[in-house]
Amino acid sequence: MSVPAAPAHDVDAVVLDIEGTTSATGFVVDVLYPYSRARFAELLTERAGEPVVARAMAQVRELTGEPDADAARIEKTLNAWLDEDRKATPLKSLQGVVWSEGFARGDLVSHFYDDVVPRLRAWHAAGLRLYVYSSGSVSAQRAWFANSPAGDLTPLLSGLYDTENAGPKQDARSYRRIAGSTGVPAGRLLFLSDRPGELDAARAAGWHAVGVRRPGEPYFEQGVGDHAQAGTFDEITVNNSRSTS
Ligand SMILES: CSCCC(=O)C(=O)COP(=O)(O)O
Ligand SMILES: [Mg+2]
Repeated sequence: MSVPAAPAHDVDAVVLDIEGTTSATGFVVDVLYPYSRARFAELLTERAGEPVVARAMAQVRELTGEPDADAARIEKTLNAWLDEDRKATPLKSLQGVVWSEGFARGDLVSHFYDDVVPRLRAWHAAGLRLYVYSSGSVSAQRAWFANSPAGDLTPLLSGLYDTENAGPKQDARSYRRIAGSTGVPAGRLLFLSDRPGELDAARAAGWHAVGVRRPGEPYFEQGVGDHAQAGTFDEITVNNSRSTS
């Protein structure tokens, strides 16, 4: 299917997906996933009393319909979800605990495609607000942006959204919730993502949407349906006619 090139977008804010959009899925799957897999057993046994861990364990039991699942059973479920890259909220919450500690310890440094950081800085300097909306938990997102090879990028960000505070990424209601939370009208928000289902949901909520198609990413061959598309952030033209900066 032929898809249109990305037109110029007159918006107040850009909302970023991470995996497949700002950053390589291969890095997440090859570096971050093994890091969390190796630490789940200890987290679920030694720290089950911590509120975030207890809540995630309860969510796993509910999602699987296994009210009596013990730590070993929950670990098995988490690892199966990892194998299929399932974006389950409790998996993402627990990964957020493990990864944010790994970043703080210096074990991990995040990954961004070369075009991303210069473009984020340029958009921010031009008066655009930048937000993240990822399946990765808010604490994982914060650690990801704080520990980039280019240094701490969190000062560029105005807010972080995940499936816990906004809802599922393929549901238009989540995008309406984010618009309400940011105070930016839907028609002044641009969402960048690699997944057509997410772009569909953003568009259904009245947002601008551009599919980011990077060679080697899982959705590269499938494409982004009839959405405008870009191979890098340099191909995305954003201007903010309302900016005073
Ligand atoms: C720092 S978040 C790590 C990536 C991750 O776990 C994830 O699920 C990202 O999914 P996305 O919605 O950004 O495609
Ligand atoms: Mg993605």
